[in-house]
Amino acid sequence: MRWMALYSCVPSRKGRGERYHVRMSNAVSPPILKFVPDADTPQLGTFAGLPAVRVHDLQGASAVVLLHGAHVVSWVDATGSERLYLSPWSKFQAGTAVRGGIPVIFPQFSTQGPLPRHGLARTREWVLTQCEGESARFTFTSDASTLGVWPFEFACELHVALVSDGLDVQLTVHNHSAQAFSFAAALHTYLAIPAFEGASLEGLQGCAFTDAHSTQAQRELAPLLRFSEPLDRVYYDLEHPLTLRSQSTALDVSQQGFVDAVVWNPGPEGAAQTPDFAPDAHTHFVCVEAAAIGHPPALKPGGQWQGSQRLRRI
Ligand SMILES: O=P(O)(O)OC[C@H]1O[C@H](O)[C@H](O)[C@@H](O)[C@@H]1O
Repeated sequence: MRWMALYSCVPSRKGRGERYHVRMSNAVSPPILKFVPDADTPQLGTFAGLPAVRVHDLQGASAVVLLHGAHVVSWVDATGSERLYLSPWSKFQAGTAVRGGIPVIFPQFSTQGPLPRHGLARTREWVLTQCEGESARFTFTSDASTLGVWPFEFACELHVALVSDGLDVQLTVHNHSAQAFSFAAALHTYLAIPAFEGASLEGLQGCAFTDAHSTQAQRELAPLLRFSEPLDRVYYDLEHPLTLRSQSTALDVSQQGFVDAVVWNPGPEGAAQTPDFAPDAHTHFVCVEAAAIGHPPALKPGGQWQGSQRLRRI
């Protein structure tokens, strides 16, 4: 199909997103990021100048996914509320990670290996392979540029689907190599919160965790995690779904295949030091990431692995 070929192209660096690349200190309000549909195929279009797909359902929910990174940049629930945080100061350009939404992390988490931070998937162009009303599917396949830095042939698929009161995102990894490989992966979801004060995450009590600010393995004792200070933790072997609450909103965050979860908030200093965040960005989101880090999945030749995260409004 014409548009599938079209959207597998590397987008131009001269997209409209260029104007978001620097913080405009005199800006009265942040730039508005929205999906601009194509005239002839309204499910397809652009977002911040990059090729994008919009899925929607009969209840009024919608999601927008860039082909760049198969990056979900928006999920509006059936009440019309945006549930993902996307930084208005994010860059939207080839080879660069988008700040916010749902970055796909593969095959390396953070700096835990020789690859670029958080691996290869979030900065590459994916191909749209299916787009039907409430869901869309994307693939990212090894090529000369990935083989140059990670010597395995693979295919990743991302399936993004609106479901009753929620959003499902499923990552599938196929090993197309003649050798086995293992990898780390995560759906690095930035969940929007109406208020930082009083926000809480429930469901981690009893889990072992490591904290980026400490070398000791620890165990979570608190029934509710609060966000009064910077937080950067990997929780291992989750046993329960999580619930994020802020003011009158609540979201169930559940996962399958992914057994770990990363919880991250950069705090005021972290936000101020990160050029693609507004200085108060840390008050607008909490990252709750479905992750496979502690026991990196190992795939034999021909093998496949699946992990998913479901966000459900409650
Ligand atoms: O700035 P990025 O590469 O997008 O990473 C953002 C964050 O991702 C994860 O949550 C890591 O645990 C953090 O240490 C990291 O700061």
